[in-house]
Amino acid sequence: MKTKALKRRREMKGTLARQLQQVQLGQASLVPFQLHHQSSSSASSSLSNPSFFHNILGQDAADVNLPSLSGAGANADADADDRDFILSQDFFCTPDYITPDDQNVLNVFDCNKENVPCPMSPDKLNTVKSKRRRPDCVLLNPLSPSLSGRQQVVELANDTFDMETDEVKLDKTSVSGAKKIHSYVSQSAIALRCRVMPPPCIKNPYLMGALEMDLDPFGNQRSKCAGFFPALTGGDGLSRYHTDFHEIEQIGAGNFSRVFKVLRRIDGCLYAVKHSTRQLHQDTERRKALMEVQALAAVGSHENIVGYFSSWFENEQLYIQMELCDHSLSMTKSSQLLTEQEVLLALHQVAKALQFIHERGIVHLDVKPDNIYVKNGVYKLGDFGCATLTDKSLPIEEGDARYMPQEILNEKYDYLDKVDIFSLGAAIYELIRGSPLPESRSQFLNLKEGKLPLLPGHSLQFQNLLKAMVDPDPVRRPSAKELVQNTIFNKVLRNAT
Ligand SMILES: Nc1ncnc2c1ncn2[C@@H]1O[C@H](COP(=O)(O)OP(=O)(O)OP(=O)(O)O)[C@@H](O)[C@H]1O
Ligand SMILES: [Mg+2]
Repeated sequence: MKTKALKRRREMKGTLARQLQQVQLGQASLVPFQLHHQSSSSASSSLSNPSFFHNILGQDAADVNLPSLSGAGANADADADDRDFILSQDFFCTPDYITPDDQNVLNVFDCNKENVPCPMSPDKLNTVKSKRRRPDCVLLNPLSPSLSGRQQVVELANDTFDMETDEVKLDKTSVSGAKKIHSYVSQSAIALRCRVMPPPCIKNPYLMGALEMDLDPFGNQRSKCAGFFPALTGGDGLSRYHTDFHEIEQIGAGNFSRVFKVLRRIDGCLYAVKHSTRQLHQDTERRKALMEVQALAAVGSHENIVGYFSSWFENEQLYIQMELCDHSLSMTKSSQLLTEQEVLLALHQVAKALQFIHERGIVHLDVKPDNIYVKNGVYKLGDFGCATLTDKSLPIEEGDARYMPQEILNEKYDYLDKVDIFSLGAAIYELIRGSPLPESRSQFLNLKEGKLPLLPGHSLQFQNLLKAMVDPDPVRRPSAKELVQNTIFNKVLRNAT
């Protein structure tokens, strides 16, 4: 009798361990359902007992981060099913986001399909779909430097996972009170998300003095569910943006996007989050928008390039979480004139950023003061929305025409890296003048022809360098590497150290 019980206990322990392993590998949380399916009274009573996992695993619940159930003990019978489900989600910490973290290998378009309402089917009313990543159509990052030769978007077809077969059928009783399920993000999952509180909004104590604002650490929990924003998400009510971030203020706006200063709840650090203003309904629009994050991710980390953290689709808008900078150079333009030394520092640092990306076969194609940010006196190149590959294997869409050389406007794409040099020259010329580039057509054309009016009070060496950068012949323009090595920066670099 004793041996039998021991054997049974070992079997259950083994089963659970396997199930735990599966779930941790990213599969759906089946544990409570499957356990529940063992309709024996012993199983269900075990489930309502907090020591069940403890016993079966033969280790302390705390060791595996089991959430405490002590508070739930009082009405254990009443909501045992519900709580068991929540237990599994809490336990495995599986946030019900629409977009997973690994942006490089997962097809974000298909992930978005999880938002698509499910056709109603009478025999599915009592089912809960387990959410799994759908690795059909894996999109390789075409801008990744690790891809050699002609870069291509490779789509790996096709379905190794079938959402339909992923269903876990539940007894009617186990979903008592549950509403009809209309989407892949089940109602119970939303309810669950509401119960699993977002992390508090706290200051990061390791960032001394970095965050001056006053925060009410639990302010966002008053709503009981900071991530539940039906009006904002328009779909299932799950907002990764609002769950993970506390929006502080808008800090910028471009032609297609708005940028916000945000506090990430979990780490208490400030970031910039940029999101498209329009909903991207078409697959082609989304692919195009994705180029920006793919470029940022492929470029990697560099002191003079705005840091990239993560990105996701939400409500058919692309969100990009970036390093927060103080401001862009366009904002300082009207307020204060930059000195030649400051402009040279900016030129040197952006040239270093360009050297870095050009060496990786990537070109920016939208270098201008608006897209050069400053953080603690360090200049950083941002807005990779037009970035493409030097080898012309990706679509080419140039940025702001005012900063573009004539050859790209004539669709000559042989020296794309030199387009960035021209744009940087034009941007620096604008900064040193302290006023926007000439709007009139003749002056506009003068710049494209490399004719720069004299800049009184500035060194000849500096003016010659600018002239070379905006040379109408791309071959005669210096490369980013040559720029970086120019002796003109010696003095400014000495002063900087
Ligand atoms: N990481 C950041 N930190 C601080 N400010 C930022 C950041 N990213 C963007 N901004 C601000 O937001 C503005 C718009 O951002 P961005 O240029 O990326 O948007 P866009 O829609 O691509 O613009 P564009 O009109 O150039 O196409 C920037 O000019 C800058 O002022
Ligand atoms: Mg921009």
